[in-house]
Amino acid sequence: MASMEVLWGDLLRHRADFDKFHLRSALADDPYRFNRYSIEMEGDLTLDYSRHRISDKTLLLLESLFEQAEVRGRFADMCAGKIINETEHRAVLHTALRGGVDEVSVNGQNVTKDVEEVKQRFLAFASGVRDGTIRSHTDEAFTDVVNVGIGGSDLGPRMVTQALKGWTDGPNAHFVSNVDGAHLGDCLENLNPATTLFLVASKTFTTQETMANARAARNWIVSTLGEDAPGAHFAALSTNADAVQAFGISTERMFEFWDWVGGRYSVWSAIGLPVAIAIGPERFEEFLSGARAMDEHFATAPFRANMPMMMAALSLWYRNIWACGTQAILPYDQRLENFPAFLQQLDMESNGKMVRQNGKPISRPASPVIWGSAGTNGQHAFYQSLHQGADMVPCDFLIAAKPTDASEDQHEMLLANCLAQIEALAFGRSEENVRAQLAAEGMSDDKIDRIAPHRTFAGNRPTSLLLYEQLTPHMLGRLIALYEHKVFAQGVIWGVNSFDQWGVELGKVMANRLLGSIQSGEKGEEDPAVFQRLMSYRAD
Ligand SMILES: O=P(O)(O)OC[C@H]1O[C@](O)(CO)[C@@H](O)[C@@H]1O
Repeated sequence: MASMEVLWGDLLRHRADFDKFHLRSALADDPYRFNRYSIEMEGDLTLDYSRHRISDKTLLLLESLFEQAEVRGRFADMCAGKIINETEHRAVLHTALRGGVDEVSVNGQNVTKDVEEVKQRFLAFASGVRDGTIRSHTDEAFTDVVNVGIGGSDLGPRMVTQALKGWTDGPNAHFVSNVDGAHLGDCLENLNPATTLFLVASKTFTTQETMANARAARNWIVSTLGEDAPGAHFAALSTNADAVQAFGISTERMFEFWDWVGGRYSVWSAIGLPVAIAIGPERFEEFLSGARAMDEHFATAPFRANMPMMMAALSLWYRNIWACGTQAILPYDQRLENFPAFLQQLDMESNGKMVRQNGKPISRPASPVIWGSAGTNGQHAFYQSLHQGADMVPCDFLIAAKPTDASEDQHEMLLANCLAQIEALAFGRSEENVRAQLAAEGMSDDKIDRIAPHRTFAGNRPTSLLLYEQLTPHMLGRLIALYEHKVFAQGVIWGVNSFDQWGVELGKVMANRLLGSIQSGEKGEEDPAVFQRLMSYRAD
């Protein structure tokens, strides 16, 4: 088989085959394009990738790339607990958290058994909070649960809790992440300390933002309910038992996870406790089972029927062959409004790297910038640029056929807008068509000459559509795991370690040094020139 570099060369040359390609004719000329370029899973989830600048040859070349990089074998290594996170010398086993897998051990630790034990503990805790048997210091049922965490200890549970609002019947869930004290302050403004439970979520239990917010939350409880109260009002989700105890949370109130769970892959672990409290243990199990179904699909489906592989392949095609620097995530679902932010961390913290696992530079750029927002809001903000801007931005549209509990007629409008956008992006509007319409409206030739270029849409802009029946816990589990595996497959092709994040360390170290300077008011040698100006503003 051809080497990776030869395949990349073939793909680059193949791009010239699209010099005269337009999605308008590709879709119009081939009534079977949707059938050929779509994948269905479990009868209720479809990936429609017919609106892409691709042909069968593109897919053949991309498939060879996946085979050459041994994506499937690397995934098997990951699921078997091999040390694939080499820079941190760790296994990567978020797949084991979904349950239903063969026994896995890491360094003599029976992972499957430990996962099940902790899950039973945190689900029992979730039930107790929900049914009021776990009570506050004042012997009341909890009405509000505040998750204090950041990054993976916030984005996942926050996004999932909001996405599954239609399935929520527990206490109110709140999420505080920012070290800006306004975040916690605004959250606590309308809460009653006597009925508020805090979950301090931090893999390391040393993260500056989380620990500052956790201390402030404890002070709030102590100042209103007394020194003895925090024990009943706090629980911890962490890998660091010593730090949890030092903070004053007992081990019975600590739900552990392990170093082989990356922060951005941790919503399936005890980090999912706020989700389990919101939707209940049974639905949480359905959420896990969705992810497990996607794991099996990724491991077994052939390339052309494999959703994560196809999404990864398309993303590589645009990033590396068409030099698209960004990709947009556009869920037509208000409750998925935090999905783009969640995927930003998943993709950019995993693959936003320029060095391969072996320490050598990557020969082509890896993770694009991931961005987006919920439709239809985005239509009235940045879609102008998606349609007529200079840059081509491949987009993922997501939509449910049936709403969870929104009104049916408004959901029909949502569906119509979503389908209209993918059609408009693909087809565009030719100058000829614009001129004909303006002439029919009675516009003078002079004016048509001036106006027509502005009203012409080039089209030929690529989109994927993820169409699903309804956003159930099982469906959301599948969607998240779909993107996890997409990111994994891309990381394998680029040869990066998708599971470390050294790039965030330097800023943390510098912030700690600067905190000392800001507190003392004395500029250190390495502090920025603007420091004195900052201090003068603070003095006024
Ligand atoms: O859960 P922790 O240890 O508080 O870390 C929070 C986040 O910080 C990071 O390490 C990056 O700053 C993320 O990877 C992680 O999800």
